[in-house]
Amino acid sequence: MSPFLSEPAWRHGAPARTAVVLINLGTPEAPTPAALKTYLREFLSDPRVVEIPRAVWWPILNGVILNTRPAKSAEKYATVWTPEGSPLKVHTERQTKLLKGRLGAAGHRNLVVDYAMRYGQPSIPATLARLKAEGCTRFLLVPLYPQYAASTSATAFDAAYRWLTTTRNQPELRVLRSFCDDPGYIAALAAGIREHWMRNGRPDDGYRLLMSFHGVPRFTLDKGDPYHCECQKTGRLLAEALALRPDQYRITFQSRFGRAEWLQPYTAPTLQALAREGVRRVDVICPGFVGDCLETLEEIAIEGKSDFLAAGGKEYHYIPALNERDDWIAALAALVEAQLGGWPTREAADATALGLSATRAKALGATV
Ligand SMILES: C=CC1=C(C)c2cc3[nH]c(cc4nc(cc5[nH]c(cc1n2)c(C)c5CCC(=O)O)C(CCC(=O)O)=C4C)c(C)c3C=C
Ligand SMILES: [Fe+2]
Ligand SMILES: [Fe+2]
Repeated sequence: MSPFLSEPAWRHGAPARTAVVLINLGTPEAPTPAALKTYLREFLSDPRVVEIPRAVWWPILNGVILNTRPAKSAEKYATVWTPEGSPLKVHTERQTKLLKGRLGAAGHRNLVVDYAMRYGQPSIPATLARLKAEGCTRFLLVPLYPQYAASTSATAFDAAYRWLTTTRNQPELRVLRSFCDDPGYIAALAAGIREHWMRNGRPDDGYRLLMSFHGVPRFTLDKGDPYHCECQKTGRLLAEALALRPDQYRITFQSRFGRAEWLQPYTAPTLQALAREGVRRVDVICPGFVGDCLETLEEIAIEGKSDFLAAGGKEYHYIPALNERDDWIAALAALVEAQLGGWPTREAADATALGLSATRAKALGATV
């Protein structure tokens, strides 16, 4: 039996249709130990995420982690869960809708805009298969991770490439690898911080801006993963946009998992050290998360605050992620449009399929 799916021949020669697919990590279905166990099993079984030989990792994952972590993580998720569901999913859905609206208003009326999750639902293969069945022949994948890491962006691309191997009439595929230094993304982050300063006062000498990024194991940097460098680049550009002196901000890494060394300096001990050094106020922003989620709302906004205040700090602010900011959605739309460049417009594709001139096809209502 051929492993390749059979596909409707009637579609051959149909005009090209493009789908932009935002990709995020995924999140549990509910803040319960059972849902967390399902989610963590899939997530932590990914060899891109835990790079320990299977023979060593499987007994630890199945014998220890999946019997202890789900209950603890479920409690944390419960503190940030919303009536509409997990914040990560809520923001991803809203960002998708807003991006579609903005691209539509810019004239891309025939462009499909959707999202998929690397772990959980809607999965990457199921989403791509559905969009292909709906007539999409070109895919632009846009992971919602500004900084590339093998444990996030690469594993999302792997999932799409694996799905491609099952298709017979393969669609075209492009990926937005990372956007850590995109001027629109940096400007939206800087604008969010300036607005926060307008509401809460401007920095003085007893103040630090902490830019906290999700960590990864330290050995991944030694093996050539560009994640650390891309985080540093975002941090430097953001500081430049805000005209901050080097002593006014710090770049740190949060969410350490397991016993190995991760990228340093770690966020929580830095917060404690700053408080002990007499820094009165910290504002924390997490530029690596374009939407608020467990890692920002619980670990930074709740736990980080308690760490800083318990160590003697006086004032702590978490600056929200970009979420549905208009300038961020505009930046995302511009990133997408730049990637679509070079793919023939819908008019040109329609014209080829219909044997018409592009102008005539446009007159008949064909759009990108
Ligand atoms: C922003 C980029 C991220 C990188 C890089 C990343 C690496 C990474 N993460 C783990 C382990 C866990 N991460 C968890 C949650 C989580 N991680 C990211 C993003 C990155 N992870 C996000 C957006 C989230 C939040 C998801 C949500 O539902 O809101 C978790 C699950 C939560 C928990 O039990 O603590 C784990 C586990 C590793 C091992 C890793 C790199 C190797
Ligand atoms: Fe993570
Ligand atoms: Fe965490």
